[in-house]
Amino acid sequence: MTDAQESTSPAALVCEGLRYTFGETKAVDDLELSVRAGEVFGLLGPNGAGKTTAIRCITTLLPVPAGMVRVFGHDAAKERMAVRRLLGYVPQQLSADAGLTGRENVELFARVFDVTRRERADRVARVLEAVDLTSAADRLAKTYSGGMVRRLELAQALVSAPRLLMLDEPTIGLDPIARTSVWEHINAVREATGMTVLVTTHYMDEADQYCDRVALMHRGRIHALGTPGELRSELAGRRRAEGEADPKPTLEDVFRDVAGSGLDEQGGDFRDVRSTRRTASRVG
Ligand SMILES: Nc1ncnc2c1ncn2[C@@H]1O[C@H](COP(=O)(O)OP(=O)(O)OP(=O)(O)O)[C@@H](O)[C@H]1O
Repeated sequence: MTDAQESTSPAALVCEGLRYTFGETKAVDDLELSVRAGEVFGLLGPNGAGKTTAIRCITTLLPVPAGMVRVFGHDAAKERMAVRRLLGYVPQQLSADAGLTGRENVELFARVFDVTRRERADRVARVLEAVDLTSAADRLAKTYSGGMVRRLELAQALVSAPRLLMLDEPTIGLDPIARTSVWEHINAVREATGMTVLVTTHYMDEADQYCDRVALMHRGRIHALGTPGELRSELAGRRRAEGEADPKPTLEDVFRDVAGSGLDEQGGDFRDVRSTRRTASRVG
């Protein structure tokens, strides 16, 4: 995308001063975020950073009590249906029904999202193909591996042809091969459709490899934002200025640097991934 196009096309998502509290807990605290149309944007942070709460406000599942959220120019507080029509959402919780086949699961989403009867079978077949589930489409979802379930959930979210796809920890609990496969499918669909992707993850290595830009979130706020390369170079520059000979910081080092000791106090760590949330076991 050229600079001129970027300045004229509306942002896919803008959050200004977004706040959400649960009692005394400021889950989202003055969140400022702008996601460009067509990019893969990573919202990164440890457990409890506020990522899921922010996503729920953006998807209109939670209200926007303070601040503003716009999706392709539509206000999430005032134009909820318009925003929902633009979004695909894969939540952390299981969204596939174990007792239905892959195809039936995707058909269900197609009906919920008003894909016309005439278009439905074709659209369902195309998204199943896009996530490589054609040959398994008529098997019950409870026979799928964890990676296949995640790809099925991706197909469910894609069947309404969203312009903004929101993925809440799409690869949590998957083995490295399944994680790579999920990302390859996300990228292939993104390239084919030009859709925007907002993804949350604890996995810094994935964010570094697959996201165009990332925001590092901690305690409800964004602490750093940029391309993974920019964020790493900026920290390397500072470490060099402090006398380190050949600093090669990772994205996780960047996060530790911006979040400071608060990360350990909170008990959150990027490696502290809850293995109990294994996708495969959620289906059985
Ligand atoms: N339904 C709820 N009731 C009370 N507090 C909540 C609720 N949901 C989230 N919180 C609190 O809000 C804060 C942000 O939680 P949130 O789930 O948004 O973080 P997260 O970054 O998505 O974490 P994770 O990576 O663990 O999913 C946390 O302190 C959490 O305990």
